[in-house]
Amino acid sequence: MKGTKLVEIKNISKIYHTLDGETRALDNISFDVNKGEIVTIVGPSGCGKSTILSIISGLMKPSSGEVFINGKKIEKPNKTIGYMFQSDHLFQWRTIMDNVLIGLEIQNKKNEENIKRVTRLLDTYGLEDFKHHFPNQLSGGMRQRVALIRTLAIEPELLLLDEPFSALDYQSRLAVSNDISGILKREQKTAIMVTHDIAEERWFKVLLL
Ligand SMILES: Nc1ncnc2c1ncn2[C@@H]1O[C@H](COP(=O)(O)OP(=O)(O)OP(=O)(O)O)[C@@H](O)[C@H]1O
Repeated sequence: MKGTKLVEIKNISKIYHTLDGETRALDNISFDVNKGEIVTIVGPSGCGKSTILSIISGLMKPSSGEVFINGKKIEKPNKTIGYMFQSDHLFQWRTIMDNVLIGLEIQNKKNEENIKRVTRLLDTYGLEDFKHHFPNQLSGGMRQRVALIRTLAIEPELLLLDEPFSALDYQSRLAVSNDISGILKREQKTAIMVTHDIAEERWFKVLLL
């Protein structure tokens, strides 16, 4: 339900220790994300955007602070979180349909009902004629849409998007960012997206690090 808190980021700090010394990547960051909200984290290169996503996803531990999703503390990767990266990471030897089904296959949930749901997503978002094509037969923007549908296929409660448009040229980036925000809103998904491109920010609530 909209207005209900889904994610709570509480006083997160992260210090990386290397042979050259230490880097304070995040310093006491706190924010909440409500269900159905799409939040963008905007900031220059090196300000800690990827670090905060890795911590929210449970892939990395913070030096201090806590992340809660639905009131539950996140300490390791979790099936309720879907991750979409800069590059689409589609498997070139699998068709579009087989690519979007991969998460369900891994989770042993490739059943008739889920296949129907994924087919509906492909049909609704302009990929109905491309289900049996291979990724290299699609444009960069279409491939990003496929990558998003593959992430949605596992029905995550929260989507984390790490600069999902950065591999695209400027024109496609505007079109695809419009596209993706439309899909997320229509499917009533909650998402946190990081970007260094201020142009993408017009679609989302912005949080500057
Ligand atoms: N594994 C690591 N070991 C040491 N320092 C790191 C490590 N990962 C990131 N850092 C440092 O932490 C800071 C934040 O990095 P991070 O990748 O989170 O930033 P970012 O905002 O995502 O950058 P970009 O937009 O360039 O991807 C940077 O100064 C970076 O050099």
